[in-house]
Amino acid sequence: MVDGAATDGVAAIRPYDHDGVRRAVRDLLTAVGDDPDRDGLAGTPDRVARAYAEMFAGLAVDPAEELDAVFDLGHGEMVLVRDIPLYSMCEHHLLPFHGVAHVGYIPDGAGRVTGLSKLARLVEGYARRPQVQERLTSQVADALVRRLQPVGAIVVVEAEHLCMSMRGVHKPGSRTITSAVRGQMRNTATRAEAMSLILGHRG
Ligand SMILES: Nc1nc2c(ncn2[C@@H]2O[C@H](COP(=O)(O)OP(=O)(O)OP(=O)(O)O)[C@@H](O)[C@H]2O)c(=O)[nH]1
Ligand SMILES: [Zn+2]
Repeated sequence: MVDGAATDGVAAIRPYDHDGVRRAVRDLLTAVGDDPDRDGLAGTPDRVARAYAEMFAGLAVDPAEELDAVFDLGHGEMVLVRDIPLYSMCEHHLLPFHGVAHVGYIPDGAGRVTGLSKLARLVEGYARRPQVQERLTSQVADALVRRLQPVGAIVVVEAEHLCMSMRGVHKPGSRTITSAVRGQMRNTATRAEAMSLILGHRG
């Protein structure tokens, strides 16, 4: 199977198991050498299980369904939402990566657009899974293409990976930038316009 089976639709292969996560966290605390029964850790397994339910909620949904809210505005020009805050979990270390996503598209010939908030919900849905940044970026772009059949789409993600900051290579502040560009957004002038909108606010 190709790496990243969680490409389309619902990615979970079984329902979220709160008790299973709780037990695993208790075992983890024991394995790292702490005492899961000491006062400070007594509620931790349950707390982490609740936190993970939220952080991995994107496994149980098809994020692309967010785009079903479509309006016939007859708007054939670029729509771009910039600086969508993003929190995800690197699937290699189960540590967060966080930053912003910029999502833009040029509607189809009929000018059908989706709700602006749905672009942010789309990012959130794919972010709430064990992820790598490249897959997250292309999943958002491909969902736009599948659901809206836009003339073009662009997704740019900028993120800091805590696995590169707090451990390992120890490079806090380094940011990884990934892009996925589809359809006519690949045209030099159109892509340049999108990038200037994305970068334009920076001094
Ligand atoms: N391409 C890509 N790599 C990632 C992402 N998140 C983490 N990584 C990288 O995944 C790699 C895993 O490398 P390994 O050598 O298997 O693991 P490691 O020994 O913990 O690597 P170091 O982080 O270099 O200490 C590291 O280079 C990480 O920087 C991501 O979203 N995309
Ligand atoms: Zn990592």
